[in-house]
Amino acid sequence: MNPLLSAEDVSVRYGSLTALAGVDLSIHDGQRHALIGPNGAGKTTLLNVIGGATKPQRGAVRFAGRDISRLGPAARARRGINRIHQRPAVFPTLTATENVVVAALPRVIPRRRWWPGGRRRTAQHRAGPLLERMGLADVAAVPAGYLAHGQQRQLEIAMALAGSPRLLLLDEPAAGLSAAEVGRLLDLLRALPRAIAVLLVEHRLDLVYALCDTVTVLRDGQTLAAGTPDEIRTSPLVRQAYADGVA
Ligand SMILES: Nc1ncnc2c1ncn2[C@@H]1O[C@H](COP(=O)(O)OP(=O)(O)OP(=O)(O)O)[C@@H](O)[C@H]1O
Repeated sequence: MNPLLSAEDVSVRYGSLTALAGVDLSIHDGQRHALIGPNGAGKTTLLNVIGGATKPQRGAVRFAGRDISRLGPAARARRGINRIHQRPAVFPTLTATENVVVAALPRVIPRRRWWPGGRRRTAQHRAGPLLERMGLADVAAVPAGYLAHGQQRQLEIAMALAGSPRLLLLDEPAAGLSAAEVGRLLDLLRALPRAIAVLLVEHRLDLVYALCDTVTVLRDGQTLAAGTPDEIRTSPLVRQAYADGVA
């Protein structure tokens, strides 16, 4: 079976620093795939390459059978790659509902057209169930800036889902969350439809092992290991990499 996404031979340099050196990564439909590794291993850089924010010096990205290497983040989002960032990127003065409506618009409006009322209503109808799914129905009318950090995370996931993703890129979603909030996040991520594949960058290995079926370990811009959570958890190579340097 062809993968939903493949990043092939990806290399990124920042001046003399090599962030990624010929990395390959494949993600299949519905897969929950984690990218872990010590600080500075290249995880966020690879997420940026897949999302279109960083152009690699070498390599290609294919998605759903097409070469998307030349597309920017917005064009990739329209094709079904949506992303949540290390810091929640919500509009603080808009309500939770309005945030989701804004996020849904690129999917319900043809490119470069003003949005007529019918399309706006379509976006609004999508917002309610998404907020409910993310446990935010009670705060739908609250400006996002007033929500707790964990709720802003949940809102950002609702916004990403509003784009009808086939692949969701999650960059350290547990960062800054309390243990109770991480538990809630895990429940919400586990309940995502199987039609959505997930690529998760995360330092919280408890979350990674509880959610993901495949784990890739990066170190110094290269793939150190890939396998099931059990294989990775017991790998001496991976233990050594973490002993050598992780947050
Ligand atoms: N825009 C940039 N300019 C210069 N160097 C960068 C840039 N972005 C990343 N780097 C460097 O590239 C390397 C890989 O960074 P990256 O953020 O991808 O690692 P990471 O595995 O996500 O780390 P962390 O777990 O700490 O977030 C690091 O040495 C980092 O300092």
